[in-house]
Amino acid sequence: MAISADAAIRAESGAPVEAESVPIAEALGRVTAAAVQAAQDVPHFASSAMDGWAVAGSGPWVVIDVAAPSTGARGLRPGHATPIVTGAVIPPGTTAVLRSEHAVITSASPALGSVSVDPGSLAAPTEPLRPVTPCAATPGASATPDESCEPATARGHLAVSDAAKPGEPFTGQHIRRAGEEAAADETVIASGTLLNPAHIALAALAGRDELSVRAKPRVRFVFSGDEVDSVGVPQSGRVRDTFGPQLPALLEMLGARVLGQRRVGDTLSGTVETLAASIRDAQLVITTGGTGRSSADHLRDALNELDATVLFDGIAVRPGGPTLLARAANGCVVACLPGNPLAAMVGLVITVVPLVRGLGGRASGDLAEVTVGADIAGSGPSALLVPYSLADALAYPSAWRGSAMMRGLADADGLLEVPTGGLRAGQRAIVIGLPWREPALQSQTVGALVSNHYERDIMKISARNQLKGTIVEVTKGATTSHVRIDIGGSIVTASITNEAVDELGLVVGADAYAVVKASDVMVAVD
Ligand SMILES: Nc1nc2c(c(=O)[nH]1)N[C@H]1C(S)=C(S)[C@@H](COP(=O)(O)OP(=O)(O)OC[C@H]3O[C@@H](n4cnc5c(N)ncnc54)[C@H](O)[C@@H]3O)O[C@H]1N2
Ligand code: MOO
Repeated sequence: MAISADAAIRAESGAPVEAESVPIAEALGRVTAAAVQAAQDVPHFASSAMDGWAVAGSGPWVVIDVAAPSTGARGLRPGHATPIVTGAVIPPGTTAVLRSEHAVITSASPALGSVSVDPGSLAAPTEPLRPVTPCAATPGASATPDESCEPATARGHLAVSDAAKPGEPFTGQHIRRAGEEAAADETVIASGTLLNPAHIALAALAGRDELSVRAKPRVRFVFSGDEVDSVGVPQSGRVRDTFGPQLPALLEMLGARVLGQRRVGDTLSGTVETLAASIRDAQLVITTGGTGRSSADHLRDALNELDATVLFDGIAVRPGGPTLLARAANGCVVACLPGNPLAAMVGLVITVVPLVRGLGGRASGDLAEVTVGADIAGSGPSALLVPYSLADALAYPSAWRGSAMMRGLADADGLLEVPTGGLRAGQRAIVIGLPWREPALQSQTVGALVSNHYERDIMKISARNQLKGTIVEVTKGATTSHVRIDIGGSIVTASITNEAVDELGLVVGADAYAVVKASDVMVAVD
């Protein structure tokens, strides 16, 4: 019983998963064959999220050096603080981290220098530094800061500066808790995940060196045709091979492992022999040419001799109609593409691409809709799949759409489905994505986003080249406004967009900065 091409592709994609273990550095783009668990808590120790001070309880604090073994301190007691850097282990007893910008050292012993202190916290004390006076009593006897004397381990006094927000440092502030991202043995990457760079980083965070991934589908090629030349400029009657130089690389790009390619002349015995040798160790054999029924085409007879089961023989689409799918007796799938270059590529996009993606555990591909920019005639009993390009968000068919042509596909955004009745301009139509084509360009590039948004924010806070003044005139044009700013009696005029004027709320009388950006400054003399 005949089954649909879709059902056949789905069924053959569902072959049992073969898995292999690969180092994480080689796992990008692979699909996990098993869930990935954290080897231990992530993060596995509590650490500081800021450079500053680990503190216990509320301030002011006595600064001690928990890192120095001579102090005998194993951690912080209430009222103690110790310097800490981003990522360092939180000492026992710590209740919060006070970031260096929000701290001030109010007194210091000469030994404070042996403690690694952010110079920023010494820069703006609220009062002059007082020297620390060690107590004569047992070191560490006093748990709370004392106005008159300190434990011998004391290095100084620390307080919250005026820069801090009310309530700082609150309990747990700037502490990355152990296990806050994942507990030991928790699944962090699901089975069947297409691994992106962030997944690889996550696997490293989770303490993994190797990952179990789906084995790449093993693919071989059989290119047919007596008339095909591999190199050079062909004579009349001969053609230059368009498949050998790109199909293996394309299949690798799709996540397959290409075992090799063979060429075969137009004989039955040669076709049987070459196919038999190819299906032996491959999961998928892709053939080109010989799908016709002329005396030079031996594909069907060869498949028959090899006891292969034909799953579908032809698709009601042009070009690519003669595409055929079979399963050899050993389970190897044989995808037969027509010899015409564009026909083969269309057949590949609609059958081999979903098949290989399925075998590799990936989603089958992109189908979308576009609006057509021109009338397109249909053709007979088959739908057409035509290379198209987008212009002003409308799809236009390529002029080079003949079965043997490549110019259309080379620059195409995808394949446009033209139903048998054709399409009218303005109608919606289905399009198929090309596996080598990036998704259609967004209306604004990432670079433009950075320039429009983030760069302006940085300029707002930059102290350089900013001249403060008062707006004396705003003249709006069709698209651009002229904003005149009085800077100490001199007028500076800026041309900016009307949108920017509205967004910044620029009105006469308001304060504004003229931000000058110039790469060249010329010098002149009278
Ligand atoms: N009487 C009919 N003739 C044809 C029909 C039909 O229905 N009835 N279908 C046409 C369609 S549609 C296609 S597509 C082709 C399919 O042909 P084959 O798969 O048998 O391929 P070949 O005959 O071997 O070659 C066709 C064409 O492609 C050129 N070719 C082959 N290999 C390569 C290569 N590696 N690089 C570049 N070009 C290649 C070959 O020279 C031929 O020109 O049949 C139609 N005929
Ligand atoms: O597959 Mo054929 O044109 O339809 O070249």
